Amino acid sequence: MAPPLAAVSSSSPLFSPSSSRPIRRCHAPPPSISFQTRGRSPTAAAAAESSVSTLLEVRGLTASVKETGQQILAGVDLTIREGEVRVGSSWSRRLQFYWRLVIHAIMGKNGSGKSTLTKVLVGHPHYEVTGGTILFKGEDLVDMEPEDRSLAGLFMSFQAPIEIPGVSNFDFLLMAVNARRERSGLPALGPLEFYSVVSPKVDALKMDPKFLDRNVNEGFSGGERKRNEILQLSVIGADLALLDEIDSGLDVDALEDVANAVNGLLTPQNSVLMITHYQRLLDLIKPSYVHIMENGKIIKTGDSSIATQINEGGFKSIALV
Ligand SMILES: Nc1ncnc2c1ncn2[C@@H]1O[C@H](COP(=O)(O)OP(=O)(O)OP(=O)(O)O)[C@@H](O)[C@H]1O
Repeated sequence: MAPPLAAVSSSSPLFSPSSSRPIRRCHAPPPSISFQTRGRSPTAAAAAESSVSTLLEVRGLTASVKETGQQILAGVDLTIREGEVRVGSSWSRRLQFYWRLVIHAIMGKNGSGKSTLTKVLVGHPHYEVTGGTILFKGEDLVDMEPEDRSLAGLFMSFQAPIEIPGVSNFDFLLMAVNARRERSGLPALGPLEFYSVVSPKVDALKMDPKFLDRNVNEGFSGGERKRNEILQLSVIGADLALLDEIDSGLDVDALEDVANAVNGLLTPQNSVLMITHYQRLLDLIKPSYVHIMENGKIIKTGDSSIATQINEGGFKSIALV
């Protein structure tokens, strides 16, 4: 069986699930970005900032429904970078580098193309890319198989997670983790070893461990499915997680548990793109950028104040339900 649309990140989570966003914390620079603080001017620091890797670069993306040829995406442009370096100075006037974790949100009215965009990014077979480019960590995604996109570090949580009869959650997660380890040249984890990995994640999401023995999503309630999606993300990891309406079907407590888990997974090297209609999720997972989608295009990008304007009815053309 192909691994799920997810992949293990090489970087381990730096934050506890209880951390809040947005956040400016001082981190050691990741190994991919090396620069010295001593004797460097803010200009040099700015140059270092520009070397921060781009995770996803989408340019002029058009896509249609394969079966009918109906165009859904009409020229999407979107850039998602890793955590951004910010420079400040301490009381001792030493330069300090801060990492701002980066979270993107897409909002827009029903049918504007938000879910289709995420499905096209992970290579859903119902859609055909008819133009434009998608680069993920510099690699062209368009001709890549869905499982290779997953192994490259892309994860998608579905709006309506599917059941996999006959496959237990535990086996599914173990298989996905080992697929990634194999790709990285690491030995496969055995069930006992893996249990010690998965168990704290189940606890953090306040899930009953019995869910590990149940078949993937079979008989799960809507909210349990959503929690299970985030369990997959937290066990398998991702460089970029695409979260499609993870808030739908969740009660207030579940939403908080899920948001804490997502916040706890963020590092300076990864990012989240979440689709939502609701302010309550944005209050818990605070986006650095909000993109407004309309008629298959991103028509506006700004900070989280855009979301507030939408929710207060500031954008007449966006009619959120
Ligand atoms: N496989 C498909 N076959 C036919 N039409 C499709 C298909 N996939 C998407 N569409 C249409 O494309 C448009 C965009 O759908 P999409 O699910 O991306 O919207 P959305 O912005 O995520 O909406 P919502 O907020 O309601 O979830 C809709 O009109 C939808 O009916």
